[in-house]
Amino acid sequence: MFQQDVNQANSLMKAAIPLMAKLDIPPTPFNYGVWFEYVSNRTPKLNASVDKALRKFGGLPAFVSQDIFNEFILTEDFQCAQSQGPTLKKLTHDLANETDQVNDELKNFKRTLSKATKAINKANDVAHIEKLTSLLEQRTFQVNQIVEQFSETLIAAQEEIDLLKAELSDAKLNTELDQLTSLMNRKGLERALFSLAPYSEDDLSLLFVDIDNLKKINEENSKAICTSLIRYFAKLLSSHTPEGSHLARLNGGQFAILLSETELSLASQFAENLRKKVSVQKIRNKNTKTILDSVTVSIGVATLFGNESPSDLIKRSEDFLVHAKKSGKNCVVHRK
Ligand SMILES: Nc1nc2c(ncn2[C@@H]2O[C@H](COP(=O)(O)OP(=O)(O)OP(=O)(O)O)[C@@H](O)[C@H]2O)c(=O)[nH]1
Repeated sequence: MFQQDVNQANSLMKAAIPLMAKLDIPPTPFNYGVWFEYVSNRTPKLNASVDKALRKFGGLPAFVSQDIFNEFILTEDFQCAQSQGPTLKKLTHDLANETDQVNDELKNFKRTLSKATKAINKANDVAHIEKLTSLLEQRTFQVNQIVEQFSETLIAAQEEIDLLKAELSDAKLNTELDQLTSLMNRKGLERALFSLAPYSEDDLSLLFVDIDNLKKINEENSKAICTSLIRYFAKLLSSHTPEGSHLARLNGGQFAILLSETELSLASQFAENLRKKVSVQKIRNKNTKTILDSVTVSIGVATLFGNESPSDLIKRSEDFLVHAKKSGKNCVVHRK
């Protein structure tokens, strides 16, 4: 019965996880609960509430998820416990029961051991002692089997959890990759930025790097050449980006570099060096064997200061890039 519930729960979880990854739902306990229930389709009102939230917010904000969890799952779970529904709460409950049974067995065994010790002390013939020893052996064997069985259950559950975690992480990774360059995309960059921001001490810098005049390059060469150029830039920037930093392609010819432990002056210097290196590159059109007219980049640089939010940092870097474009391109801007 228990194993059957585990299997049903696992298949629901396997349906819920890719959906959560696709909709970019954070893997919080409330969200797991809500999406687990959602894919089971057994609580239409919950599904209607989730669909409504998705339409309204374009996602499932934490406070909505918690409300839905409280409203539908806690009560629903109680009903399910009465009937047939396999829910996570029930699984935890079953696992807890099995733990209690094992504990009871161990307590009984302890009592048996202490009784046997007393009996052995009082026993005055070998046959009696032999009988007690044989009984003890049998009990030890039984308890050993129970413990082994329980530990197998735990190992199986752990393996399944590891598998689900790996699936979730793969699914997340795929939604955070840029298909053209295999760099991170904007979502991946934001995740890195949001995870590093709390630890920064005015030394987390963000560069927005944009290839200049890509439209013209597209028009003067083939689209394929322009796409190759974007890929080439991904490699060029990768080779110049320090280890431990994050590089993403945001769209078209626009990239972002997130440098940790890099203060504004250092980040600006890095950006200026990068700009110079790009401007002296001789990039050849593979088809015509001609050198492309000077390919340059404009860069906006900003460093996370004080309590500034990651979103504000992105906005400042973007603004500085716009400023760099307006200032004639092929330059670095880190203040207005
Ligand atoms: N070939 C190709 N072109 C792309 C790709 N992504 C975006 N583009 C094109 O790149 C051009 C980007 O133009 P913009 O960013 O608007 O402007 P720009 O010409 O680069 O000018 P500035 O950014 O002001 O220097 C557009 O013509 C897009 O169609 C791609 O993957 N491949």
